[in-house]
Amino acid sequence: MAILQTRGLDKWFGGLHVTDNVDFSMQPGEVHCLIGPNGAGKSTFFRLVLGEHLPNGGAILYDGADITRAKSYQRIRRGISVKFQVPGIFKALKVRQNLQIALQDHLSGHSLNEEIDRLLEFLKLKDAAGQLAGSLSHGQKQWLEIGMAIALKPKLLLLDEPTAGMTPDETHATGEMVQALNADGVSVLAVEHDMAFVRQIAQRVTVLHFGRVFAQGTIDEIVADERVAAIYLGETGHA
Ligand SMILES: Nc1ncnc2c1ncn2[C@@H]1O[C@H](COP(=O)(O)OP(=O)(O)OP(=O)(O)O)[C@@H](O)[C@H]1O
Repeated sequence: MAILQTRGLDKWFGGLHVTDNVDFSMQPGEVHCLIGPNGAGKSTFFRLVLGEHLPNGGAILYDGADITRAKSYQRIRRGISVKFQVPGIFKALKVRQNLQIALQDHLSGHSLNEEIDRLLEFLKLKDAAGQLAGSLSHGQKQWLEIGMAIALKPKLLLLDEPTAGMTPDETHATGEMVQALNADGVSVLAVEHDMAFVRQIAQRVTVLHFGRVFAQGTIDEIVADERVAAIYLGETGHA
């Protein structure tokens, strides 16, 4: 059974068909990347999965349940988590306190501190634990945000351009984090432009173009597809 599936998903903004009859499927334990030129409808697809937009037609199935009309908080409760591009961390609080906030409804005392330590180590933020989150580098802020998103141990983690603005080293380290999460059983769906990163993490890739599924396959199949290369022609900084 798919961890996430959409059937004939449709979304219109006025006269614009932004999600056009999208059939999408990913298996549990899969890392799947969503790519496509600017305006292809990637963010909208994410927001439909999260329940921030409601579709005009079609269905969204998550882990065997129809969540097409479920509220966002219900989806989160079922194990979907997201890291958006703009970090939603508490800048005026210390790194450790940020993680504490993400965890404290579920853990307390010794186990809370132990889990914070484990996450700090995982996120390469151990030495920055006492720093204000606002003083972290861009890459570190993204990692802290990933920490907030994985604190509640999601089954499906959505990442919106997780490496945007990162150095190559930070990007690679982020890829290793995604691989480690995946080895722990987390399914990951990432919108990403950096093809080296896609190659590092993705088992399967879906290309969106004008709101439609344009191609699907392994990264090697996608890179070898001349039709995919053609839709990126004229764009800079992509693919
Ligand atoms: N809330 C909205 N109202 C109206 N139009 C929207 C809305 N959100 C997105 N759009 C339009 O829908 C189309 C798809 O946008 P979307 O942000 O999903 O694309 P994207 O593939 O994520 O692009 P990018 O790579 O630039 O982030 C664009 O033409 C965009 O202008």
